[in-house]
This record gives sequence, C-alpha cells and structure tokens, in this order.
Amino acid sequence: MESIINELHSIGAIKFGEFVLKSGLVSPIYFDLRGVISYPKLMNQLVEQVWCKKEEAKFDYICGVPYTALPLASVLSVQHNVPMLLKRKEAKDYGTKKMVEGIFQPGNKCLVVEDVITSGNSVLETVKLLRDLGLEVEDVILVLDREQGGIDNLLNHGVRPHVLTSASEVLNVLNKAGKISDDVVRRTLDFLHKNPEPIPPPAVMEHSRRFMPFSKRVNHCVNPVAKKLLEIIEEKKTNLCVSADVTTTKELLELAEKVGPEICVLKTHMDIIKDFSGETACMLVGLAMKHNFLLLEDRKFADIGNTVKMQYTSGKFFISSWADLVTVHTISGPGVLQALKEAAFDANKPRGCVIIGELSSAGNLITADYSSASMVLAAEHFDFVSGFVSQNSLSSRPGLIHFTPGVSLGCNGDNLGQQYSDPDHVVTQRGSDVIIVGRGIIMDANPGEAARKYKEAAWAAYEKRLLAAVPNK
Ligand SMILES: O=c1ccn([C@@H]2O[C@H](COP(=O)(O)O)[C@@H](O)[C@H]2O)c(=O)[nH]1
Repeated sequence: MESIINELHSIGAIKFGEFVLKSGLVSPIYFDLRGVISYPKLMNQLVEQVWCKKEEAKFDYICGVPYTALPLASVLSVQHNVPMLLKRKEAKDYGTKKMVEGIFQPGNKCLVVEDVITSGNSVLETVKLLRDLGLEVEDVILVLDREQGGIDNLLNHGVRPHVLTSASEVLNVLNKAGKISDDVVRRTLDFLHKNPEPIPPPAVMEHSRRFMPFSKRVNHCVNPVAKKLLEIIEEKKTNLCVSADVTTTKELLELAEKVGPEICVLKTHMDIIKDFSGETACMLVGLAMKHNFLLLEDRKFADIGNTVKMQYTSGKFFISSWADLVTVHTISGPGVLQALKEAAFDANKPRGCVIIGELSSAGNLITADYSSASMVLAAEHFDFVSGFVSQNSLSSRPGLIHFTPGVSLGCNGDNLGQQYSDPDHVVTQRGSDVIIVGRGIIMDANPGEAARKYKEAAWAAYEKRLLAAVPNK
C-alpha cells in the first residue's frame, strides 16, 4: 500500500489542515477518495489491492456503498467478472421505486465495498438494506479505516471487515516519506483516537434483533434449528429454557414432563446423569416431541476439531443422535465449528450449535475481543450457528438467538461464582432472547409452577422490549 498511499496524498485524496466534520468536530485530517476516478492507473492499483483483500470471503455479488465506492465496485465487477448490485441513496419516486438495482435471489451472498470507514453507519445502512432483501452479507472490504470505532461497530452487527489500510499506516508512510512531521502524526492520531464516532443511529438499529418480534426473525435464520426454535417460541409464547441439572434418568424425565409445557428448550448436562443410557436419550426425545421443545446439550466442546467430532458423535452419550443443539467454545478456532458441522451433516439431521460468547460466572476470562472474534466465526458458519450463550447483546443479526444463563427471581448468586439477574433485566437491558434457569426452577418444590412464573416474567420482558423499539420499525 505504500506507493498507493503516497500517490493518494499527491493527488489530494489525503489532506491535512482543519476540516469541519458532519459531527461539528474539527479534524486535522481528511480523506477524500472521490477524485481517484480521474486517475485510472491509481484506480486500477486500488482495485487490485481490494481484490487481494477479499481473502477467503465467498460471494456471488459485489456492491459499493454509495457514492465513492460505486466506481470501485464497478471496476472490480468488470475486471473480475463478479456480478454487481447497485444501491441507491434514495429510492426513485417513479417506476419500480427499487433501492437496489440488479438481478439476484434471496440467499445470494454479497460482498460490500467502502472507501473510508469512520463510524461504520454508512456501511451498515447498505448491509441492512441488502439483508432486508434476503441477501447474505458477511464481508466488507474497506480501503481505509479512520480508527474511530467503525470496525467494532461492524463486528457488533455480524459483519467481517477486511481493511486495506488505516489512518495510522497512512501517517507512518507519509511521515517516512518526509511529507508530514512527527508532530502532525502525533496530533492527528491523538484526535482520531480521542474522538470515536457515535454508535449507530436508530435508522440502523431499528431493524436489529432486539426490536424485531420472534415471528419476523424466523425469516432471517439460515440454521434450521434456530428457525425451528423461533417457531416454537412464537407458538408456545415462551422464551424459557430450563437447565435440567439433575443426576438421575428418573429425575430428568420427571422434570421434563413437569416443565415441558412451559419451555422452548431443555438444557442438559448428560455427563452428570449417573445411570445414563440410550434409553434415557430416547425417552427424553419422546418428551421433547410430546411437549414441543428442543434439546440443548450444554457440552461446551473446547478441544481440537477432530476430537470434538468424536466427542459429538461417539461414546456413551452419542450426543449428535439426540441433541438438537450443543454448546461450543471457540477457543480452539474455526476447526471446531467445521467439525461439528461435518458431523451433523453426516448424521443427516437438522442440528445447530450455540457458541459460548460470554459466561455468567464472576472473574471468568472471556474478554470483549474474544467475544467479538467469536461473532466473526459465527458469521463464517451462519448455516450451523443458532446463536450464543451471552450476558449482553453480542450481535444484532435477527437470525442469531441469544441464550442467557445466570437468571433467578430470588437471589444474586451462589458461593461458587455464579451471578444472577432477574428475567426482566436480562431481556430488556442485556438483550437476551431465551433465559436459562436451573436451580431457580429445579430446586423449587413445584418445578412446573416455578417454570410458569419464569416463563411469564421472560415473555412480559420480551413484549416490553418490543414496545421500546423505535416506532417506525
Ligand atoms: O455462562 C454460563 C454458561 C452456562 N451456564 C449453565 O447454565 C446453568 C445455570 O444454572 P443455575 O442453577 O440457574 O445457576 C448451569 O447448567 C450452567 O452450567 C451458566 O450458568 N453460565
């Protein structure tokens, strides 16, 4: 990128001085890549860099964020024979009134291209529109990152950014070439890093997961189990998952029978069932069918892909044969998701996984960066990932379900690090879709009745959250 950066500077696409931004702030640097269209050789070099940056992204179409990235997308499309879509900034008020021109099918994958990212809001507007039309958008190529929070914003919306260069790199290159002083570098970086752009405006957030009814989210699911779960939630009007942390088959089946009518998911830890056998699983599947709930084995796979594949499909528990969903840590990388996916494909049954995005226990070692990286993995395996175990809203993708443990109506925690919040708080404030409750229900003298209470509290919180959505959603 070094020669391109120098060239961009010499044609005036990178300027230093005082520039009033949309926000009213005065920026010491301004990037304006619009003029590149008048320099075809430079345009070609830029396009080639963008093409190399696509890495392993898979797409059927390419779409530029209007206006500056439109010529970039057009040249890419023609030179590399990738069909293009054109997003309008405003809908036409005559004819088809379409916002996106081009011929495509829902489910086609589209790569988005943008010149400069500041907050990420313009990119997200384009992403949202394309997704609303049924296109899958997972990857965005950005020529330049101003390092003001835009990348995190994209990650929070399940978009994977591929960045050609950053403000820091530009400053270093120009400084090395003797074009700007150390002082300009310092002042500019200081300004950029101290002035992150605000988070997305309602126009972007209003279509996010939290404010969309479960019934509408069904159409956004790629994973069939996520879709089925949303259908069950809507049909039974319950977003309660009971954690069946009991130790015998008898207790497990009795509990499933009692709480079955109130729940959408029964979560198990089969390795704590002392007398587990194939019959335990068979009977449980029978009860799941009878009461219309899904089974989530909270196995928290965390090994290398090959081992996880065996843990999932073999041994005493033979999890893939009966669990609709399994939990998985992403610590060992994408291979673990690939392994589960392949195994599920071999089993020829609709299966999904729930990524451990966050933990409820005090002092756990999951960081925000780890959670964000897990979201990127989820975006890469959207067909197999049903959602996340989370404590906060990790993604606004309507097709991903957030499951939240650490929920109790009565206490704040246990003496081994578990931390509890009430259903209203986790659903309305932390963005949970499905609450997970263990001891709050199973230790109650009447688990069926306790489950009903939690179910009502969680559903009321979900309805309250919908009411809080912006009116024009
Ligand atoms: O972050 C996490 C992930 C999973 N769990 C599991 O959920 C239940 C919670 O049980 P309670 O009795 O309601 O505390 C349990 O099976 C955990 O293994 C979690 O708590 N936190």
